[in-house]
Amino acid sequence: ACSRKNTRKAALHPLWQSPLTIPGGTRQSPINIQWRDSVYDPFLKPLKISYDPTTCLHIWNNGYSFLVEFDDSADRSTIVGGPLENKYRLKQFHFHWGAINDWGSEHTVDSKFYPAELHLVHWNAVEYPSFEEAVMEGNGLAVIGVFLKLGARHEGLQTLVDALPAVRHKDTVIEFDDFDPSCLIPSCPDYWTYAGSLTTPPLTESVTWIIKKKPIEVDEDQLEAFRTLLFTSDGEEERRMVDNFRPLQPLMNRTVRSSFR
Ligand SMILES: NS(=O)(=O)c1c(F)c(F)c(-n2cc(CC3CCCCC3)nn2)c(F)c1F
Ligand SMILES: [Zn+2]
Repeated sequence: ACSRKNTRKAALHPLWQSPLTIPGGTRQSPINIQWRDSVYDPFLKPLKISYDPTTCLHIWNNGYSFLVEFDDSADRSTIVGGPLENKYRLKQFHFHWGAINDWGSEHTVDSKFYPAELHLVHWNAVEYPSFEEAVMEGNGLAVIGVFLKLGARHEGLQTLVDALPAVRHKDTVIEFDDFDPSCLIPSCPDYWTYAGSLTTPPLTESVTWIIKKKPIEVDEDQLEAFRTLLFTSDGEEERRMVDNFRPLQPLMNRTVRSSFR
């Protein structure tokens, strides 16, 4: 066997032009969730989700994904319970998806990719004064992950899809109001939870992940609509916004807990 020098260098990911691995990272995301290795925790509470649709502000293309941002100046759209010790405020939600339906999600279940994944990002406003500070703390963020699978058209998602042509280019934004993102969360209460990180820069290890076991169904046209977005600004050579998911990260010394048997 050839003896290759151990030239471990942080690979640069084309999407982020920053180190793909965090030096000394012990709780990076995303991960593969091996269903049979997850541990049922009877002390996990049901997750309580209370969103106020009037806190919805705008949709913008930030060059990584499209984000729907919320007014987080008060406890109006919050989650509490589940694995969380505090109440967390909704800041934004966004998606990750692939160029084709065979991949696109960030997390996998038993090494299976879904065509897309929704992330609802919340921050611990009980213990920290702002989102930016919470991003730097071990218990600062809570992200609900929901898998998208190919199936029936999702009426709630369609209002979002109809707005996408207006944010086709990076750094475009449109007003978007009266949207309740709980319509994108499956009613089945089952979830996995583990300690992880942001999957985009600054990749800080500040996220309590809550991954719903049940996916939502969306149809082909809705997934194709995501793929019409661009990473690039108006006037630049067009690059389609696809495959905006981070590679799987090592589980290291972590256990994934399940809220269900
Ligand atoms: N995939 S993920 O892990 O759910 C995920 C997240 F959890 C995030 F918080 C962000 N995030 C990044 C910033 C910039 C801030 C700019 C100021 C300093 C803090 C970061 N805003 N939100 C994000 F982009 C993302 F993809
Ligand atoms: Zn995300």
